[in-house]
Amino acid sequence: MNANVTAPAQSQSQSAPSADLGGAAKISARNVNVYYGDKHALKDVSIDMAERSVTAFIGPSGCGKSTFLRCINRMNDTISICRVTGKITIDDYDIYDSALDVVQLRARVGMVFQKPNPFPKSIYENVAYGPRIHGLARSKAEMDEIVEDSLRKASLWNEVKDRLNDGGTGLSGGQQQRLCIARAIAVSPEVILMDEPCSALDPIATAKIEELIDELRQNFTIVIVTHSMQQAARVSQRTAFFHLGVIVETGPTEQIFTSPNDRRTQDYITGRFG
Ligand SMILES: Nc1ncnc2c1ncn2[C@@H]1O[C@H](COP(=O)(O)OP(=O)(O)OP(=O)(O)O)[C@@H](O)[C@H]1O
Repeated sequence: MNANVTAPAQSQSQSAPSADLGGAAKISARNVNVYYGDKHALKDVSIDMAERSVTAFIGPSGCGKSTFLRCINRMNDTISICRVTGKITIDDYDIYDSALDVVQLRARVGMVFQKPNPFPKSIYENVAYGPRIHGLARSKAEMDEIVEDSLRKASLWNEVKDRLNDGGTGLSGGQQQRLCIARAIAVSPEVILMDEPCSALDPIATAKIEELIDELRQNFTIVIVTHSMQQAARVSQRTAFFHLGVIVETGPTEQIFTSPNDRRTQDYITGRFG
C-alpha cells in the first residue's frame, strides 16, 4: 500500500516522443522509472498514447511491459517494495498527484487481467458491483440499463441475457473474459488496460476478444500488453517495443512490423531473440 511515489519536474534527459500520434494524446509518460527494491525494472520511459486507439506493448519476457501498464492506474502502489518516479498524465492531469483519489483513478482507468477473474457472484452482480460502489445508478431500472449496456458493449449480452442470475464463474473462459471487460466498462472508464487478455483463451475466444477490442476503441483508449506479435499487428494502431526495461522504439504498428528503425526491434520481430 505504501509505494513511494514521486513526480519530479520533467527532465530533459530524454527527447520528447513523436508527436505524430494520429490523434490527441490521452496518456503521456515522461521519464518514468520503476524500482522493485534495488532492482531498476523500468528506465526513463517516455511515451504518448493516443485517445480512442489501441497501443500495444510488446517485448521479451521480463522487459517491463506489465510494470509500465500497472503504472497507468497505480496498481504498483499495492506492491510495498515498488517505487515509481517520473510523470504520467491522463488528459494533462498528473495521476501521481498526492491529491488524487486512487479509487476514482481506477474507475477512470479500468484493467483486464491475463486470467479471467470474475467475482464469485452472478453475471448481473459482476457488472453491477462497480456502479453500485461508485453510486452510478439511482434506481434498479438505471442499474439494469447500465448492466445491459455494458454487456452489449462487451459483446456478451445475447449469450447471457436469459441467465443474468447464474454465476459468472460458470461461463466459458472467453465469456468470462468478456464479462470482466463488461465489468470494467460498467463504471464508464476512459482508458482500459489489458494485460495479455487472451493468453488463457483458445483461438476462437481470442478472435472474439480481438474483434471486441477493435469495436471498443471507438469509445475508449486501450493499452494492451501482448506476447503475440500477430495480435499486436491485428488490434493496435501503435506499438511500443520494450527491451531490458527501456522503450526501444514506438511508432505506427505497421511501421514497427515492416520497417523498424532499431536493430533490436528488427531482431525481435524476426524472432532472433525473445
Ligand atoms: N512484484 C515484483 N517484485 C519484484 N520484482 C518484480 C515484481 N514484478 C515484476 N518484477 C520484475 O520487474 C521486471 C519486469 O517485470 P514485468 O512483469 O513488468 O515484465 P514483462 O515484460 O511484463 O514480463 P512478461 O512478459 O513475462 O509478463 C522483471 O525483472 C521482474 O522480475
